[in-house]
Amino acid sequence: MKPEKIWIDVIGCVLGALIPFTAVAATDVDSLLRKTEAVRTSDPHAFAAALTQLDEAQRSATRSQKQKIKLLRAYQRMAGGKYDTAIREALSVYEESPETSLKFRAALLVANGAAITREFSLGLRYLESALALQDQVSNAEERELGSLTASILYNQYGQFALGQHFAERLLAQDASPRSKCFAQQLRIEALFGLGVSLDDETGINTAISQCAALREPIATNLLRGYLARHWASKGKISAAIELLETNLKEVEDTGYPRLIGEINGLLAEYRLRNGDIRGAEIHAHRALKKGGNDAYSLPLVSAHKVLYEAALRRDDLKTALNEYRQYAESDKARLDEVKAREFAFQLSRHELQQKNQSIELLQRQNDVLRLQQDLSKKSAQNNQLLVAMLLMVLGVGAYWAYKIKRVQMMFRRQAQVDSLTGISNRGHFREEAEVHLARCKATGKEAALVLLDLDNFKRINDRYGHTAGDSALRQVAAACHAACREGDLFGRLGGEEFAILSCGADLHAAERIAQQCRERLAVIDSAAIGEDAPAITASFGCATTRLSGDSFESLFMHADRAMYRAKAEGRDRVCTHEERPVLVRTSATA
Ligand SMILES: Nc1nc2c(ncn2[C@@H]2O[C@H](COP(=O)(O)OP(=O)(O)OP(=O)(O)O)[C@@H](O)[C@H]2O)c(=O)[nH]1
Repeated sequence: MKPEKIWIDVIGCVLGALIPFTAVAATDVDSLLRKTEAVRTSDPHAFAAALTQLDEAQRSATRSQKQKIKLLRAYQRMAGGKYDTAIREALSVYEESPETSLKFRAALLVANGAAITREFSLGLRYLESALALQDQVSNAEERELGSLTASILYNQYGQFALGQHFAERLLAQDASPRSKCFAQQLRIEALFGLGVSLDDETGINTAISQCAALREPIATNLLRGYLARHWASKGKISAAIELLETNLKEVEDTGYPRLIGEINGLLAEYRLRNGDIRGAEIHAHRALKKGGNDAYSLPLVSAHKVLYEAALRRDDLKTALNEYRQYAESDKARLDEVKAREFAFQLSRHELQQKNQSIELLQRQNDVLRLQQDLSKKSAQNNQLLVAMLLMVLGVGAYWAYKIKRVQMMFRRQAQVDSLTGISNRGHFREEAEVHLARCKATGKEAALVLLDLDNFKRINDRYGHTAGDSALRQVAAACHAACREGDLFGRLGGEEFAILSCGADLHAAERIAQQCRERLAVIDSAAIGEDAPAITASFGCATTRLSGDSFESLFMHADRAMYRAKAEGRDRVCTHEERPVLVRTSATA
């Protein structure tokens, strides 16, 4: 049996008792899985029988359960020495299973199997794959298994610093006593590998006691071997021999070749140093016979060395030469293996470094992509902001343009309208009148201008005040506006003087408009102005383009003259621009 395989069984013992498979839907298959797992390391026959039962139940198994069965089958193949098949099946579970726990165990199995088949690079790669999953594994015992396996394999690969690290990591945790016992042994092994001498024996003695109490003879006696080495290094050869001899039966009973080889190898070496050539040869032969057939192992190499030196001391040169040849061959083979393991380790480190660099590169690329995304998001936001700002500026601009227009219109209206009466003022009336006259001329229509001036308005102001005068002016404007025809222009020329321009009106029509105004003024309630206020009257003057021509000036001049004539003739009457004055009824005659 290969030494590494024994360690797989040791780990299996720890794990087998501790890790039931997680229960899932198909209860029968689950209970069978648990049963199989429970006997996996303790009872190979029961394990094989349970696996056969599981094979029959495969049809009703879920995908996850099938993967678990496959992993158990891989364990069986590994225990049966079919390492290549076991590795293949464990690899397929690792690749296919989505469950972290299963992947983790499968990777550890590959790492163990590959160490046995001396596929060191493969072993280290899957050990590192398993360790990468370790923190995600929820089951504490499974995580312990990861640290134990890492410590065992790194020690085997000659990477004692890593072996020590994983052993101490497990010791620092709240691990099971059995795991701690193995971890103690692995830590001491790593320290010896690193050439660290034990200053204090308390630690190793405690570890021996703890492992012995747990009935773990392999770990206990491996530790005793290191204690013996320590004593021997201090010159206490006899004590070392006594320690090893006392427990030799227990060592032999384990049947574990590595342990038997190591302890007998040490006894052979120490007995030779004590001059017991016969005893040294017995233990050296025992180491070679029972220490396994692994030509690369150190105990076997040192056994050949002891036999060579013993033969030399006995002057048996023939045997010495033969033993020396075997010693040299096995030592070379061991050194080649040490180099191969070191090379595999360096290779796996290199691969890991490359993998990490690729991951880092990918992360950087992701960071760059994320930054680019952020940037384009920000630039989109900026664009939106810009559009919003532009819209706002346009909105504000439009608002201000509207406001300015409104103000302009207000000013324009204020410039055109008489503020007291709300009708056109003199300037605007004049402008509009020009336009109307041009239009009338263009269409061949006659136009008439009616001027009216309130009579004795000064008296109203003087007697009833300016406010009463204003009110009277507003009433006059409203009354005359009502007398206008549609399309007529009406304006206040200033003071108490008003004008109406009517397109399409001849002199008779103008007179009618004036009369209409006069009648409307007559019905204004003068009592509202003040007590005993006189009726409001006005004097009217009319002129038309037929007699006065198309210019506003001549039309105005003639209407004004007619209006003054009305004043002169007694007021409250209408006069036209013709020699014939129009007689109307005055308020006096009414
Ligand atoms: N309340 C008020 N009075 C005004 C306004 N504009 C002019 N007046 C007054 O109108 C009066 C015009 O008087 P006059 O020009 O002497 O004419 P009159 O008194 O109407 O006499 P005749 O035109 O000859 O009939 C003055 O007293 C002015 O102060 C105004 O906007 N409001």
